[in-house]
Amino acid sequence: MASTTPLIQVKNLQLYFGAFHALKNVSVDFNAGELIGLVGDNGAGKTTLIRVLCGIHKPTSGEVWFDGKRVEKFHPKLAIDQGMETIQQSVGLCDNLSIARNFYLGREPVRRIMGIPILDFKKMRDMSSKVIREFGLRDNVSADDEVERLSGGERQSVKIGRAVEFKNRVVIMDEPTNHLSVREREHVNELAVALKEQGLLVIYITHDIFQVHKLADRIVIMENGEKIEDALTSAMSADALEEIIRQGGRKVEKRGAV
Ligand SMILES: Nc1ncnc2c1ncn2[C@@H]1O[C@H](COP(=O)(O)OP(=O)(O)OP(=O)(O)O)[C@@H](O)[C@H]1O
Repeated sequence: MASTTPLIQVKNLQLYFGAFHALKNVSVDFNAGELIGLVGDNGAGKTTLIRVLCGIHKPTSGEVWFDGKRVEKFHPKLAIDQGMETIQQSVGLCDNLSIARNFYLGREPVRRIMGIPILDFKKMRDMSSKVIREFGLRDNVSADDEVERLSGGERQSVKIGRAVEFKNRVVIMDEPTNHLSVREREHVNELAVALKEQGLLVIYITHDIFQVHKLADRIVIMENGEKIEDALTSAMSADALEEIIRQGGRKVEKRGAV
């Protein structure tokens, strides 16, 4: 169930890349415990909006509020510290490191022997073994295996498990099921729903309006740098939403509940 104060509030966001107007007065609320489908055609501005939230781009004007506080500085490290994790198909894991090392990438636990700090491999292995089982990795995969040998769906599971274990509050899934088999896609989508049920905000970027309509509580459509629709999935069919994207926000008559 979504809480009343939005976890993230975006207010009148404008972003220019030089003379190019990439985000045009975008305002949108994102609530904890909600799964939001962020959709729109190629170049609509979805990734740019997310990059502002992740501290990669500083907006030209407008405001972002996180958990009731205005974000003053845009920096990826600050966004990560606030509990923001981005899950993309192709990035986020180092192929030549073990699952355990990937799990703790940048947050490696340290223990001291005679005052000398050393990486706590046992802790990394034990914790990541537990999590990868919970997140459905095959029994013959061990936390010591290199990520290279994992399937696309298993890689996504490691990233999602990491987000949960480190108590992330926001998980941004950017085309998380691209190139996955039907089964793996279902598994990743089930995990996305499980994350929102645990109270996380899940922002799910995709081109597959029909897939995300089944999962999401709300769909936000972007077009040419603008937000052109923000609708509860219970209030609008996937067909109607697809029509809005097809027509680029021009008035669509074919609305209605699913
Ligand atoms: N760093 C940048 N410099 C200049 N233009 C950029 C930059 N990043 C994005 N753009 C432009 O901003 C527009 C929006 O791009 P964005 O990546 O946000 O679209 P998108 O909705 O995520 O598209 P896709 O679904 O294809 O990934 C595009 O026209 C893109 O070329």
